[in-house]
Amino acid sequence: MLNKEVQLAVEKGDMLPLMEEFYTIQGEGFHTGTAAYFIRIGGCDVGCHWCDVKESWNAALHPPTETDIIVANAKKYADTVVVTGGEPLMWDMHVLTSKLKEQNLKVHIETSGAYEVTGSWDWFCLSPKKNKLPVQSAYDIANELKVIIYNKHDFIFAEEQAAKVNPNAILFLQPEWSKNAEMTPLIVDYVMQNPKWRVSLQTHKYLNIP
Ligand SMILES: C[S@@+](CC[C@H](N)C(=O)[O-])C[C@H]1O[C@@H](n2cnc3c(N)ncnc32)[C@H](O)[C@@H]1O
Ligand SMILES: Nc1nc2[nH]cc(C(=O)O)c2c(=O)[nH]1
Ligand code: SF4
Ligand SMILES: [Mg+2]
Repeated sequence: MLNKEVQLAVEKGDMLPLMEEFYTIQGEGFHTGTAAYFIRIGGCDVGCHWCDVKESWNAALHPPTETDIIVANAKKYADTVVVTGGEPLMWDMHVLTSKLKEQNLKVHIETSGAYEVTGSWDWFCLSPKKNKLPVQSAYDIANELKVIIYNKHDFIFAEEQAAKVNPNAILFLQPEWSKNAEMTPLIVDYVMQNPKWRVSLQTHKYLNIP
């Protein structure tokens, strides 16, 4: 395909900059412990200084890949696909999600919510970031709110975000990995004091799986 054609296909969401895809166990949040096929889309400009996948940020490093190929791979594995990144909502997700659903796959997303919501989602995990707050529609459709705790101020940020999300969203606090030892005890105390919250750990990092 010519460069221009690829560019157009990416704009339409027929192709996406694919960083990696892997079959693993969902490590975080509500669906922790369940098998899922992960699709990691490149590109993110939110700029979290503690991001654990900075290699994803530059979309140009990740080859534009046909959604048909991504879907054909995904359907060989689990019945659930998790679309993550990078920031997947930087791209038009309609084509990918409708093709995944045509194959009767359940489609989950991990997102900062900083961009307009596209695509159709069976589970929407919103992990808001201070640098670039979620759009209203992300708060409205979130099934879970997962706030990363890097320092004490993040508990205040978490409450601000909980006030904005729809009332059915399940609320999680997740320690930032490098501050794990310091923040996890604070999270434990906080959840006991404020039981509307739940603890989320990055369990895949303890299990040594992707
Ligand atoms: C790498 S992000 C990709 C999806 C999207 N950009 C987002 O931030 O939600 C996937 C999840 O990992 C979380 N995360 C990233 N770096 C982390 C870290 N160092 N410690 C704990 N969670 C982290 C994010 O908040 C998000 O919930
Ligand atoms: N096992 C596993 N679970 C995850 N949940 C969210 C992840 C992500 O990076 O979006 C992730 C990940 O990278 N691995
Ligand atoms: S929004 Fe997600 S991918 Fe982007 S920098 Fe933050 S944690 Fe990393
Ligand atoms: Mg991860």
